[in-house]
Amino acid sequence: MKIAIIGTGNLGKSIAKGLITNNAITSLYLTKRNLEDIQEFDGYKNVHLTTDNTEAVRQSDIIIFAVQPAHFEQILNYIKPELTEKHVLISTITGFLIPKIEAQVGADKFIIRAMPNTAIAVGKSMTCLCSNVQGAKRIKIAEAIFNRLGHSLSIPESQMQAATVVCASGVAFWMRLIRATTQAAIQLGFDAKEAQELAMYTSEGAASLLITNGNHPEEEIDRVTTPKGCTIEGLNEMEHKGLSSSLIQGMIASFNKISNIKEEQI
Ligand SMILES: NC(=O)C1=CN([C@@H]2O[C@H](COP(=O)(O)OP(=O)(O)OC[C@H]3O[C@@H](n4cnc5c(N)ncnc54)[C@H](O)[C@@H]3O)[C@@H](O)[C@H]2O)C=CC1
Ligand SMILES: O=C(O)[C@@H]1CCC=N1
Repeated sequence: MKIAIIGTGNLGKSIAKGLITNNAITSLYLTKRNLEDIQEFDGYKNVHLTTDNTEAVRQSDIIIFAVQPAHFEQILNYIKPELTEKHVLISTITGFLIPKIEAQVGADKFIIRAMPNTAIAVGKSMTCLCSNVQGAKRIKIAEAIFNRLGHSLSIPESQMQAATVVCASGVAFWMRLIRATTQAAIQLGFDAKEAQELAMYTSEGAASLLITNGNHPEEEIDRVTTPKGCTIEGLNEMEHKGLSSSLIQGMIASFNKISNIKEEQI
C-alpha cells in the first residue's frame, strides 16, 4: 500500500511506527512542517520524509490526515487539486465531520474517518471507522490497515465523538489508572520498576480475560472476591471514594469538550 501521513506528530508517528513494524507499506510518505522531529524515520526502506504535502499526496493512494483540527481545512484546500479517483482519504481529526470534509474536497471522494489511539505504534489500537457514501466502497481497505494494527469497529459517524473519548483519550485514562496502581504498589513495598511491571501485566491480564472469554467484568470480579476477603474490601472502599463515578464524569467532560473543539473551528 502506498500511504501518506499528513502531519507526523504524536498520533502520526505512532501510526508510522505501526505501519513500518508490521510491514504494511509499499511506500510511506511522512509530512511535517519541520522534519527535524521525525528524523527517527529517516533511512527506513521506502519511507520518505517531506515538508511538501502535495508531493506526498501525488505519490500515495491512501492519505491519512493527523494534523490538529485547526489546520485541517487549510491543508485540504491546498492538496485538493492533487486528488484523483485513486485516493482514499482517512481523517483521524477529532470533531471534523464528514460533511465538512466533503464541502472542501467533494462528496465524490472516498472519505473515511478513523479514530485510532497511540497503541497503534505497537499494533494494539482500538480503531473506530465511519465513511461517506463513496468511502463505504473503500472501507475494507481501512479495515485491512487498522485490523493489522489492532482491532477495528465500523460505527455511525454520530458515535465518533464518543469513540474518541473511549478509545483515543482512553489510552491516557488507562495510563493514569495504571500509574495510580503503580503508586499504590510502591507504597505497599515494591520498588518503582517492579511496581510498574505488576501494574502493567495485571491490567493486560484483566483485559485479556474479557477479550478471550467474552465475559462481563462483574463475572470475572466475582471470581476474585473471596467472601469477607481483601478484594471486596478494597473494591468497596474505591467505590465509596467514587472510582466509577469519577471515571464516568471525566469521560463525559471529555465528550463535552469535543463539542467545543468543533465550535472553535467555526
Ligand atoms: N494524539 C492522539 O492520541 C490522537 C489524536 N487524534 C487526532 O489526531 C490529530 C493530531 O493529534 P496529535 O498527533 O496529538 O497532534 P500533534 O500536534 O502532535 O501533531 C500534529 C502534527 O501536524 C503537523 N502539521 C501542522 N501543520 C502541518 C502541515 N501544514 N503539513 C504537515 N504537517 C503539519 C505538526 O507539525 C504536528 O507535528 C488531531 O486532530 C487529534 O484530534 C486522534 C486520535 C488520537
Ligand atoms: O486530546 C485530544 O484532543 C486528542 C483526541 C483524542 C486524543 N487526543
